[in-house]
This record gives sequence, structure tokens and C-alpha cells, in this order.
Amino acid sequence: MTSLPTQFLKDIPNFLPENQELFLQSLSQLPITSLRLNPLKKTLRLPYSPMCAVPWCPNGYYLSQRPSFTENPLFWAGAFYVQEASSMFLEQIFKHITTDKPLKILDLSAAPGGKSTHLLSLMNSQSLLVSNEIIKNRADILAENLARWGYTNYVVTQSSPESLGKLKDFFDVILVDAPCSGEGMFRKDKEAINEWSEENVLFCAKRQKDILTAILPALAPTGYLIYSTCTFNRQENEENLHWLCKNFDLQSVKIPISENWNITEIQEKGNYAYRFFPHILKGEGFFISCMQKKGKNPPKPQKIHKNIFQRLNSKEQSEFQRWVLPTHQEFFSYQNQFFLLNPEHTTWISYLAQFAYIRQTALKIGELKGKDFIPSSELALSPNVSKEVKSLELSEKEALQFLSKQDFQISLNEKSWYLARYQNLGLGWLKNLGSRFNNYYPSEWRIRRLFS
Ligand SMILES: C[S@@+](CC[C@H](N)C(=O)[O-])C[C@H]1O[C@@H](n2cnc3c(N)ncnc32)[C@H](O)[C@@H]1O
Repeated sequence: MTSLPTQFLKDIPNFLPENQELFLQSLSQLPITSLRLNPLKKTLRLPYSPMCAVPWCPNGYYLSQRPSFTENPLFWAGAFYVQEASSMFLEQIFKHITTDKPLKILDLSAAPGGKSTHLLSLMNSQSLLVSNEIIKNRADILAENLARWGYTNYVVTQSSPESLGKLKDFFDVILVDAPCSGEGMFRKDKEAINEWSEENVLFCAKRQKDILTAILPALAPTGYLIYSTCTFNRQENEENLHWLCKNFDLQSVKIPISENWNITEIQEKGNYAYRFFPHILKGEGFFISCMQKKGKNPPKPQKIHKNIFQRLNSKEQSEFQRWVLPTHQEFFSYQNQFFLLNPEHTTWISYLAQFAYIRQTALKIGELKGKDFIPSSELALSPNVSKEVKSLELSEKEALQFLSKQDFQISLNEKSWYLARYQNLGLGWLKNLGSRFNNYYPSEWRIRRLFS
């Protein structure tokens, strides 16, 4: 293993009073591999075997070794998300703080989408997730991963915490999974060791404070802030938690945990936090805490100047209806694109659009190119596709060839759109033109290798 920085070694007693040798030994072991199943996309068989449950997350599983996930079409169909087990503790916090009420939830630093996909699985369908990533190419990956997850109630934005902070009192829950010095990733990602320095820890702690200061005006009174990092040092963790509770109207929240989970509960200065140490549980280093904003006022309805979406007339609604399963949502258009949306969400998204750059809205059904309607890749990946739409079940090899946009032989009867499926899960669209078919899988998503 790459040797650990001396200053990091010296800092260990500050965040871990005992068993430092065991902790150091655990850092030289292989990282744990885990994934979270998508409850929307139940498969006939589990994607891998054996899989052993993550204690704090009912859909989370450990694998005994790390397979090549990208060679499994179920990965591309969004049947599971490869996620570090400690992070899955978010589920316990979310379940503790939320009820059935429709919520506006912000995941401020969301790429590549581990926690956003998890939140979507936990939220009710009346709630809206705003999944934000400031860095463009990371926002692209986030949008792709959320499309694969198949939900209809999210938007991907690409904005700064300062811009989103202008949505005063808007969000009921804000998750800040902050950019950090990544000490918890030392055994997973050797780059994290090379990039570590004392200066960077201080830089990260200051940047986290700046991000939190910028976004907190957007948290509604009585709403919840969840703050997490994948690092061990106290500056980015407990010290920021205490700073938040001291300087803002925030009250730390205790989360019920089972003793058997071996999660370390920190209780300091009346504040609570949860630490994950790799020598006492199966997971990487992680820190998470939850705070409630004080105050009594329920969030006020936001004034919007204009709803950016146009509701389709009943003739148009019925034309689109044939593409999707019956739903309580409605069809809207925006700039030649068509969406299936909860009407309430159109007003929320319109308000959001005044301050944030909206990169993707779910669920996009498709768009008009000239007179032709082109169904969207997001629709193909959603379980909402109507059973009336023609579909074609692919073998594993065909599915991989489809996903890499290679030529392959299939016989299709009718000149029509076909949903390419693998184990019953949608992957993308094929259009049969008679003598040949076109593969509409997005080029930017294609697997960049050949399968024979
Ligand atoms: C720890 S990662 C997020 C991981 C993600 N939540 C997940 O579960 O997959 C932190 C993210 O913060 C983003 N970031 C970097 N600078 C930022 C800033 N100034 N404000 C907000 N987010 C920032 C990074 O690009 C990165 O994607």
C-alpha cells in the first residue's frame, strides 16, 4: 500500500481515541464492494451471487469480490447502483426525519449520484428531488445515472450554492455531501493519498463552511440539513458541525441506531454525529450528521412569474398516453420537448428555473424533430413505458452489443419503434425501418468496447 502521510498518522488520535493499530491495519486491506438494488426495477434473479445484506439499508448488499460491473447489462438498465456501504446510512436519517408529506429535497453536491439515487428510492412520488452538481462533466454523469434509475420526480441542476441559496426557505431537506479531503477513500482510491496535505484539509474545511453558508438561506424553517463527508479529520467533521449549530439556527438531531451495526455515535457539545470506521464495520470511512432548522413557520408558497411548462390539450394528452402506463401525472411541453410531470412540480421547477440552470427534468417523454416524435432514452429507462409499446427482449450478448452501438442481427416484424429490453428492463430504443434498424441509444452513453 502507498504509505500514508506522516501528518495524517499524527492526526489519528484526534479523531480515534483507541484501537489506532487496528484502524491502520484496516487501511491496508482491500476495500469492501457493495451495491444497492433499485426497488423500481426488480429483476428475476439477483444480479450477483452471493450477496450479503448491509445491516442499515434493506436494499444494500455486500459482494464477496468486485466483478466487472460494466459487463452486466443490468448495470446499464439501472437495476442496481454500486455504492459504498457506509453512505447507505443516509436511509436511516431520511426515514427518521420525514413523513408522508410531499417534500422539496436538494442534494447539493450530487455527482455521480449515489445519494440522489438512494433518496429517489426513499422519497414518495409527490416529493421532488433537485439533484445539483456544479461541475459540468460531473453533472453529465449525474444526469445519466439518474436517467438509468428510472424515476419521474427529479431535476438535475448545474448551479453554484450561491445561486441555489437565493431560493429562500424553499427546501424541506438539504443534503450537503461535501467535497472533502477524502481520507475515508484511502484504501479505495490511491490518488486520495497522493493529493492529501494538511493545507488541503484546511482548504476543504473552509470551502465546506462557504458552501454551507451559501446554501442555508434555502432551507425552510423546521427543515433538515444533512451534512456528510468521506474523511476522518475533525476539522471537516465535528468542528464544522459545532460551527453550524453555533452560528445558524440549527439543532442537532439524534438518529436511532442499533448497537450491532458498530457505527460510532459521537456526542459532543450537545451535538450528534455518526462515524464509520473500517476496522469495526464493513464499509469505508464516513461521517454524517443531521440538523433541524429552528422556527415555526411552515414554508410559504413560492410566487412564480410564469409557469415555464405548457399543459397539453386533451387531444395531445391522449396521443402521448399510448407511450406510458396510466398515471396521475400529466403531459406538459417545454421548447418542443414533452414531459410527464406532477402539475405541482411544474410550479416548483418554474420557480427553481429563475435561479438555477436546469440540465434535465424527469420524466422527459421525447421531442419533436420536424414532424417526427422521438421517444427519449429517459423514457426507455423508466418503468412507466406502456405495455402496448412494442418491445424486444435481448440476450446478454445482444444487450451488450446494443449498449456499445455495435451491429448485430435481429429480426423485427413491423416498421415501428421497439423498446430494447434485457431481463424485462428497458435499455433504449430501436427503430425498425424494414430492411434495417436504427439504434437510438445515445452515443455519449455507449459502452466504449466491443463485444463478440
Ligand atoms: C463527495 S462528492 C459527492 C458524491 C455524491 N453525493 C454521491 O453520493 O455520489 C462532492 C461533490 O461536490 C462537488 N463540488 C465541488 N466543489 C463544489 C462547490 N464549491 N459547491 C458544491 N459542490 C461542489 C464535486 O464536484 C463533487 O461532485
